[in-house]
Amino acid sequence: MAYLMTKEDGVLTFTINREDKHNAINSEVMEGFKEVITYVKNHDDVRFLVITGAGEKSFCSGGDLAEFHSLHTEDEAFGMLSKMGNILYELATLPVPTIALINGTAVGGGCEIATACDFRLMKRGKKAGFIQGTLAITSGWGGGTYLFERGLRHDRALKMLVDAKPYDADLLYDIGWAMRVYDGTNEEALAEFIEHMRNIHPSVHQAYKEIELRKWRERNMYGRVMEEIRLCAKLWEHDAHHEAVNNFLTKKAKK
Ligand SMILES: CC[C@H](C(=O)O)C(=O)SCCNC(=O)CCNC(=O)[C@H](O)C(C)(C)COP(=O)(O)OP(=O)(O)OC[C@H]1O[C@@H](n2cnc3c(N)ncnc32)[C@H](O)[C@@H]1OP(=O)(O)O
Repeated sequence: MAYLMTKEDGVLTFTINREDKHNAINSEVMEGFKEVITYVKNHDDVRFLVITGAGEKSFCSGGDLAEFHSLHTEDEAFGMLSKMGNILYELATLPVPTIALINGTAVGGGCEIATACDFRLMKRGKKAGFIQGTLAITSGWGGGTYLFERGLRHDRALKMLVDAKPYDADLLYDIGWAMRVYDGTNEEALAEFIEHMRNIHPSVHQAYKEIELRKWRERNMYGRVMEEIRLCAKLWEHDAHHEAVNNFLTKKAKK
């Protein structure tokens, strides 16, 4: 399976399970995200939703370049991008706390998924970055819009996007993107992080989160996410993007 779902003591964990492809997101994983989001909406006993990656190398390397390389036109790209954009909007607006447990490299759409979560816990020594710019596109799943909403100083958020390179965990903590940098196991870091929140009734979490979600609705957050996705789809169609992806895929083929 390209994804795993496990639940223990109120914590639902969704693991992107494509370690050989650095946990790249393909259509099957997208369906898995839909499944886990639907599960949270239909089960009151889910206190926390955790997103993580299989293995120790990668959290998620973004969209599957091999699968999505066949998309050429703006409209073809918008079809895929908006599918994952809708999934991330549903993730970002869930009433339960969402935690990105960043076990490894989070690049491209992987960084967008982490940014769509409420909290980001990151293993020391790992990196994350919006590397879409190296492919001559912008974030295409809404991650740029969420980043500007996460309270980072504007200059730090914009630099993270336009640098288009992975930042180390300690720098991401310093600029306010990562909330914790941990040394022990993923499980230990998660347990420590939710220890006290567990004692608070879930209705309190939901009420506080609603304060933010109400603001997003009033400010047409969904419309802004779709505009971001349209911008990416327009760039997707350009030769510069297709050449960059081709270079990545042919370079791997020559390995
Ligand atoms: C779709 C749009 C979306 C958006 O934001 O809207 C995006 O996510 S755009 C960005 C897409 N992602 C990337 O450009 C990242 C590509 N991957 C890498 O930069 C590297 O693989 C990295 C840094 C994750 C790991 O580098 P490392 O040298 O350690 O490993 P390899 O590059 O040799 O990769 C091993 C193996 O995994 C395959 N792989 C890695 N990432 C992807 C991916 N995103 N899609 C498909 N396949 C991926 C790579 O091809 C190698 O496969 P192999 O069969 O072993 O040659």
